[in-house]
Amino acid sequence: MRQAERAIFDLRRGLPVLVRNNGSDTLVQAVEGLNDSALAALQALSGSPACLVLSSHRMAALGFSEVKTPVTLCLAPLPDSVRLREFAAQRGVQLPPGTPQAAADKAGQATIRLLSRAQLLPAAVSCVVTPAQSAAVAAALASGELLAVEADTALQLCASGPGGLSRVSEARVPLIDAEESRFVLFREPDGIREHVAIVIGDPGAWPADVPVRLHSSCLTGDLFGSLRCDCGEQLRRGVAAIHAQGGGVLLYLSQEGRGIGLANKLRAYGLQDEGLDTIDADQIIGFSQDERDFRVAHEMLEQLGVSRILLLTNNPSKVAALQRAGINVTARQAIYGEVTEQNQRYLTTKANRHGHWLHELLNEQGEPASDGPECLPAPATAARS
Ligand SMILES: Nc1nc2c(ncn2[C@@H]2O[C@H](COP(=O)(O)OP(=O)(O)OP(=O)(O)O)[C@@H](O)[C@H]2O)c(=O)[nH]1
Ligand SMILES: [Zn+2]
Repeated sequence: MRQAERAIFDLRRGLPVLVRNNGSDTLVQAVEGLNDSALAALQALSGSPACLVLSSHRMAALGFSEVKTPVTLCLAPLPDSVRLREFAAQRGVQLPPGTPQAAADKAGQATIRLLSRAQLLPAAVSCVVTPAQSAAVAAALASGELLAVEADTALQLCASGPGGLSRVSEARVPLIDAEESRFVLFREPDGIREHVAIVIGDPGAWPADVPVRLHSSCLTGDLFGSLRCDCGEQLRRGVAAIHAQGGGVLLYLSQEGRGIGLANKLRAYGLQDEGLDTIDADQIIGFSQDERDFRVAHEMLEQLGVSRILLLTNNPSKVAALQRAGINVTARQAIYGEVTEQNQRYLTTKANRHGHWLHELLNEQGEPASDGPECLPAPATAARS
């Protein structure tokens, strides 16, 4: 496993990684940050021409919506690194007619997973190592210059979800809206991401249905009050609402940009400024409409001993994800920010395309939106306590 985790760091540094699958070796490198000399070096070391591996979402953005898995494209002649980046993430680009396309093999699939986990653009160049170059590749591995990872191991790392979160440290942190608060920090086993549970009030005196909010990080909104979204207000109102209801937990999840990371979120903002909505913009750069995995939230709640909750959210996927994991979500309560000229389109897209319960907030009659708890039917699969 550690090799897969190290591979994530090498890819982020712009280094190649060797992906092994059933005796076949492929050198891969992120398209993000790639330059022409690195591309030439990769091809020279492998002894074969580079192909481009793209995610299914990027393929959909390029007009191939039937594609459901990562794809390997062998472009001839191979474009330079600038053009490769355009194929990876630019709007309005078309693949040359007749470009051969093949479902990416396990090595390609593993590469796309590693890149997504690394919060890089999900696009890579890949070169199969020829027998003539295997000694040179072995030497690069032996010297520690190059790292090898098994495709299966990489796929497992990314598919198994976090698992085994460790509770690392905690402290009392009085907040302006909830003076009796503790910050409890959890670290994922690969050491890459950390999440914080803000434990509000005295757990011994919490309501039976513990008020809980899962809040995905949004640097722009939470910290700087960006007007492009509603996150900052939801965060502060979430803390205040939990405090007002007798205490509970706010999970501050390291899932910037719905899991695509800040670099990609800023790329997506650029595309939104050109007229795309938040979902289409993410697809242009190769991502699904929501890359978050809420299993981490379930694990934090479990470690905090919380199993029966009132969830503060407008997002049906959060309710479903927790229920699937076995948390008893007995009710959900709306949590709104202000609708502004700048965030109205974003909120409307969330309501219309992502299915968020925001229609009441966005109604045109100007009726005040209700914010009391609303009971949820018991899911068939979740055990009720
Ligand atoms: N990719 C992308 N992410 C965005 C954009 N605007 C906001 N975000 C992210 O969206 C996430 C919103 O998180 P939450 O408020 O917890 O989630 P939500 O899905 O809106 O659900 P509720 O707020 O619980 O109703 C944060 O990670 C933000 O960084 C955007 O335009 N593109
Ligand atoms: Zn935001």
